[in-house]
This record gives sequence, structure tokens and C-alpha cells, in this order.
Amino acid sequence: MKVDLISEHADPLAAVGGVDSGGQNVYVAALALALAGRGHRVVVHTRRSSPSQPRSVRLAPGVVVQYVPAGPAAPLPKDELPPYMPEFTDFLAERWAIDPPDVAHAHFWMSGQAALQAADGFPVVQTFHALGTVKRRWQGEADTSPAHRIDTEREIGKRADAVLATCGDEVGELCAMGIPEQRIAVVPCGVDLEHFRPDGPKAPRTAGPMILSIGRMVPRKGVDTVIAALRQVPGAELVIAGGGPGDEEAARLRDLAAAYGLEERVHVIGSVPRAHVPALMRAADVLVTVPWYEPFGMVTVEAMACGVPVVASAVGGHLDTVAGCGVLVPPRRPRALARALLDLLGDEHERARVGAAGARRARERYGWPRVAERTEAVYAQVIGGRLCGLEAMGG
Ligand SMILES: CC(=O)N[C@H]1[C@@H](OP(=O)(O)OP(=O)(O)OC[C@H]2O[C@@H](n3ccc(=O)[nH]c3=O)[C@H](O)[C@@H]2O)O[C@H](CO)[C@@H](O)[C@@H]1O
Ligand SMILES: O=P([O-])([O-])O[C@@H]1[C@@H](O)[C@H](O)[C@@H](O)[C@H](O)[C@@H]1O
Repeated sequence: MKVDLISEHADPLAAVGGVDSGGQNVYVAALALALAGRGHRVVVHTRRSSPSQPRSVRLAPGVVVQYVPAGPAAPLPKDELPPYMPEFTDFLAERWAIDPPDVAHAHFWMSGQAALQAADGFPVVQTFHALGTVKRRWQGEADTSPAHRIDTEREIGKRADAVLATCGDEVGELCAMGIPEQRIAVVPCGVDLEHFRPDGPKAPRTAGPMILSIGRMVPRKGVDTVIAALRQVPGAELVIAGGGPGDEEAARLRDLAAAYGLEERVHVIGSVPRAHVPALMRAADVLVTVPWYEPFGMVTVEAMACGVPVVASAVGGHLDTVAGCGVLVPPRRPRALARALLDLLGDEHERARVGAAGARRARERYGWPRVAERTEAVYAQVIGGRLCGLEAMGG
């Protein structure tokens, strides 16, 4: 198949860990490579955000990243992109008039809007990665999404040929928005099982038991809850990875650690390149990820694949990925988190059991080839649906 992926702000080649670059960037890169590995030809369309970016880059055999001129060739917060999306859409429409794909797969709401406007005669599949309704519920006034995001997501959900939800919880959210369940398919995010594996090099460890937190540096990831919990976990050290220099959230977390007198036990190490993440995870005794909400949570399955026990908040994708293979705690509850950490750090046998169960589940369910195969099955169904009438896809 000729597959075009549209990912307006999340460039598969960008460094991850910053406010606007994380799971979606990793997902789009990995899916593109896995689809190419299955013999498909993939083009990823993402916005040109630097003058040094060429028109297109060959990422691997069968995968091209196409930099779309839309607005200034400079980094912009994703919530400031709407004025430039008509230019992005025109670019797609012009390209697709000459070279249409068999299927377009849009990532994030703005890409979905552009793809549906520009596509002519081929199906569009949508993955939201994050939903405006959920974001607004948790972030309230701090949510900088454009006012029309939620309505636009509803329209996209109704018009797209299929919507990929990455977990059961997202299906509930999509149905509550009025998106017909029969056009929703559940395909989880994946993990690179060649790199994220229990055996392999380990990064240097901390002196005390090592708790790792890794992700984008935004308050909703709940790292402040982990710092607060650390007060009740004597001797343990917390390594916080992600973000970049000058990050507001990193400064806030450092200040919080200092206010609790935990400077010696909290290490904010900044963004970690992809290639170094597995070794860092393997060095940890426990990975903690307690966001307020989480559409899927790739960090969780990455740590599981490394055989590292996971303590995660009981939200979103964690309900599918971690349940039974890790420890779930309520979000924003430092005491409950501290109890879970004390139990796990104090029981080597349980850590080994949970770590092994997680590694098994990651291997069985979340390898990218398997995720790409399921994604490809959805593409085949919508392409077929165009020809002979799409009945139902189910989850
Ligand atoms: C709030 C929200 O919308 N979260 C979703 C978002 O990803 P979000 O970026 O929030 O979080 P994820 O944990 O899924 O992904 C973060 C990724 O960045 C990597 N990383 C992070 C820091 C760093 O320094 N180096 C590094 O490589 C992690 O290893 C991981 O692969 O889209 C993902 C893909 O749909 C979903 O799984 C998340 O649920
Ligand atoms: O949570 P949120 O800030 O709306 O949106 C996020 C994006 O900014 C980021 O680029 C992407 O990698 C994440 O997957 C997520 O979608």
C-alpha cells in the first residue's frame, strides 16, 4: 500500500521530551518504519519548523519524511498552528492531486482536519493521540488548545473512515463524543522490543534504590506527586528524565525538591536520547509514571519490556497495559504512591515477579510489527469499505 501519515506538529525526526514532542513523535516514526518493514511505501508529512530542513528526507528504505511549508520555518507551540493549517492543507491537496496514497492516516486533530479537507477518493484513518475533552477536563483554564478543538475532533471522528483508539478508555471517550462505535478500532501503541528488553547495558545507578520518571516536562505528568511521595520513602533516589534546558516545569520540580529538603535525592537530568532510554530504564529498581490522565502511555510499556516493575496511575491506557502486570495507584495521591513504592522496594521477589510479568505482556501484545499488522488490517478494511460498502469494524 501507499500510506501517507500526517503529523502536523510531531516530527518523527525531532528530539523528544519537550513540551510538544513526545509519544506522538515516537509513534509516527516507529509506525512508519514498521509499515515499511511490511512492504508498504510510507510518506510522513510534518510541518517544516527549521530553515535547515530540506523538502524531504529519506528516513529508511520505504519511508520519506516530507517537510510541509506552513507558516514560519521555526519552532511554534502546536496550539499556535491553526492559522497556518490552510497552507498545510493546500500543500497536501496539491500533492495528492498528483500522487494520491491508498490511505491517509492522520495524527492529532489538526492533521485530521487537513487530511479530510485535502483527501479526494481515498480513505482517511484518524488517531487523536490526545483528546480535547479530556485535556479540558483535567487542565481547565490552563489548557491552551484553540476553542474549536473539541467540536472539530467530534466532526473528524464522524467523518473519518476509521478512528484508531489506543485503549479501551479512549473508546469510552470517543463514544461519549458521539462518534459511532462501529467505526472505532482499538490498536494500542507499540514498543521497540529489540531495544527495550530485559538484558543489555545499564546506565550508572544511584547510590540508593533508584526510582525513574521519564517523559515530557509538563505538570500533568504528575512528577510533583512522585517528589512528594519520596519524602516517605527513605533512602530512595528519584531520577527525572525529559525536557530541556530552561524548562519551566524542570525548574518547578527542582524548587519543590529543595522545598522538601530532597535536593540530594532528586536528580533532574534533562532529555535522554532514544538510544539511551532502555539502559536508563534497566538501571532503575522501579519506573513511576503517575500522570493525571494518559491516552496510552508508551513509557509504561517500554519499562515493562525492559523487565522493570512499573507503578502507574490508574488512568487511560494504563488500565489496559499495567493492570495485573504492575501496580496501579490513584493519580495525585502521594501517600498511596509512597505506600506502593515502599512495598515494592522492600520486596525483591515481588519486583522480579512484576518485572517478568510486564516483560511477557509487552512481548506478547505491544511489539511494533504486531501493532503495524493490526493497523494495516484497518487500512485494508477501509480501503475495501470504499469499494464494497463498509459495514462495521468493531474494536
Ligand atoms: C498526555 C498525552 O497526550 N499522552 C500521550 C502522548 O504521549 P506523551 O508524550 O505524553 O507520553 P508517552 O509516554 O506515550 O511517550 C513519551 C516518549 O518519549 C520518550 N522520551 C521521553 C523523554 C526523554 O527524555 N526521552 C525519550 O525518549 C519516551 O521514552 C516515550 O517513548 O502520545 C502517546 C502516543 O499516542 C500516548 O502514549 C500518550 O498517552
Ligand atoms: O498532550 P498534548 O500536549 O495535547 O499533546 C502531545 C503533543 O504535544 C506531543 O507532540 C505528542 O508527542 C504527544 O503524543 C501528545 O499528543
